[in-house]
Amino acid sequence: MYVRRLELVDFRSYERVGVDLEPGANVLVGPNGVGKTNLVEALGYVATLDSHRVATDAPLVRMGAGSAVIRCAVVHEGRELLVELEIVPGKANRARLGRSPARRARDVLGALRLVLFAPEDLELVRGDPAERRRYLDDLLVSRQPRYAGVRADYDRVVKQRNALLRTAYLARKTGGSRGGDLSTLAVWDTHLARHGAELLAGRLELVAALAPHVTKAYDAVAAGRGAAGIAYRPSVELAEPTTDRAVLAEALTAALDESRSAEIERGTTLVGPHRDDLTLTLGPLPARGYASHGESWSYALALRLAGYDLLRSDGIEPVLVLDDVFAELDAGRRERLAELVGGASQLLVTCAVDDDVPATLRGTRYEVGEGTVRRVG
Ligand SMILES: Nc1ncnc2c1ncn2[C@@H]1O[C@H](COP(=O)(O)OP(=O)(O)OP(=O)(O)O)[C@@H](O)[C@H]1O
Repeated sequence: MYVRRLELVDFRSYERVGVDLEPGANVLVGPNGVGKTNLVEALGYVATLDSHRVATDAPLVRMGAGSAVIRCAVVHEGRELLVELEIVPGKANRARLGRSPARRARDVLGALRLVLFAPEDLELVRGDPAERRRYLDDLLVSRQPRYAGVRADYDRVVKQRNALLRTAYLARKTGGSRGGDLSTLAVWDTHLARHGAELLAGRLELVAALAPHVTKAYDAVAAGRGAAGIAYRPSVELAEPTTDRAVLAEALTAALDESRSAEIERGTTLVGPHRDDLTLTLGPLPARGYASHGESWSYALALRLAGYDLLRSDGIEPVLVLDDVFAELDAGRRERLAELVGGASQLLVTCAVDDDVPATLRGTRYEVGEGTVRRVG
């Protein structure tokens, strides 16, 4: 798979820009702050409907504009598909796939499979569980796009259930007669157990498949210095490891029953996949709180490369993006990384200085200036 063309209108710093890309290595070069990351962020958005840098859409729209458009032509198995997204902050995104409007923006997920590594990924190791859940869910959807629907259903249930618990909590706090009406809570418990079990099973299956790739990728990036391991840590207790949806739904139901009074007390849903985490270890120690800066950085890179490897082992050839990566690495690590990613069907590299990128990866070269992209190689 590769992106043949990318066009942006009012996205970040770009009023209007278009760039033709090539299969193989593409290097985007330019001084700090000219808009290199903005270009790859747009592609990341098409792949995940999320930015790797900000949690809301408003900063993605050029200052002063009302909406942004990302358009890209993706070539997969010899066929080209046009994907278009219009981002209107505060409203649902509008999307087109080929010539037709998509029913929902999430219908474009799967059209572009992309793995993006950026300096912000250090948060995968050092940040909150939400970062690691997002990492897992993005990869899950990239492997099996139907999980976008599962995730949306689950999120909706948690939101509704939280609203109910919150109303009851506030009613009780302000001296309401019986602490709010929780008569429909049981219905939401059933929905939560069903959708939660599906999401939980998907993540557990994903982590089982991903774990050996993480160990291998860390070993390659860090040249054999320490063994990286990952494990999924659910917020519900499981008697034994399973991905059986019915068993997981039962475990969720039991956990909801058990935490009922605590949930009413606190006015929020305390169990379910939205409270889970991914444990990362380096040798016998947890990576979070123990790994050095260099180790954390290598770990984050290994997590992305493992996802890339896993997709390839599934027969999917994703686009690989390395944003501002090579400047962080010494010569030996640069060469090792170049060897690992050299075979990508399409690789997009951003850098401020050409010399940071190993010679083997200097394919097509683009100079990025303020609001412009010029192909020079
Ligand atoms: N919504 C927006 N409207 C206008 N300009 C924006 C918007 N969002 C970001 N910018 C501008 O885009 C620029 C940052 O672009 P980007 O992060 O792509 O830089 P870069 O070339 O990757 O830089 P570096 O090499 O430092 O990582 C900044 O100058 C910022 O002010």
